[in-house]
Amino acid sequence: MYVLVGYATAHGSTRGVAERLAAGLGRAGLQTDVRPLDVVDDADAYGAFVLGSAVHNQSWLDPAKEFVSDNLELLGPRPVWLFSVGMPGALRGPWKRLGPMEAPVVVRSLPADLSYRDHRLFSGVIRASQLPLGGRIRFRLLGGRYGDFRDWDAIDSWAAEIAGELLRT
Ligand SMILES: Cc1cc2nc3c(=O)[nH]c(=O)nc-3n(C[C@H](O)[C@H](O)[C@H](O)COP(=O)(O)O)c2cc1C
Repeated sequence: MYVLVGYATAHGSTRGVAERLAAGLGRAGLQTDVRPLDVVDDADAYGAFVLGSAVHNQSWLDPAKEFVSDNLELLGPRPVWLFSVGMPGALRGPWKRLGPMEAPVVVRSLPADLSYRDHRLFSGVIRASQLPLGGRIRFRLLGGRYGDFRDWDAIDSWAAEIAGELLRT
């Protein structure tokens, strides 16, 4: 079965997460393609989907939202996993607990009738140069730190879970 690991990124860190997930699925014996979602026009070729996006303003980027909306019918009967790449790992102190609260908010920005097996919110990379001035001020007020917060162990173990489910079916 071919698995599409599809992503939307603004600054590249989500592509890194997608490539790592695909590598994990590949190690388990699955065939994968890693592709940006705005170039996928042959979704029918895939038997399973791991779809993700960078999070901006608590929502997926447009190319990822459009892919899901345009392919809802096709995705329906096929196994789908969702991942979001945001900045929960960048928060500190009392703001840290806001991180996990974001995951359900992000999913609510997707079509309500999208069925999926699991959704994970991973931490990505956050740099001052990526944020407008207002965003940098808000980020500092939330006790944010800049850096690369990708948790490769968590990403690898989720890939192994997905592979386990797909290989059982
Ligand atoms: C304009 C902007 C808005 C963002 N808004 C959010 C947000 O609402 N929630 C969040 O968790 N992360 C937010 N982030 C952080 C990004 O999701 C994070 O840096 C992620 O790693 C970006 O992925 P990318 O490198 O693939 O673009 C924002 C980043 C930018 C640049």
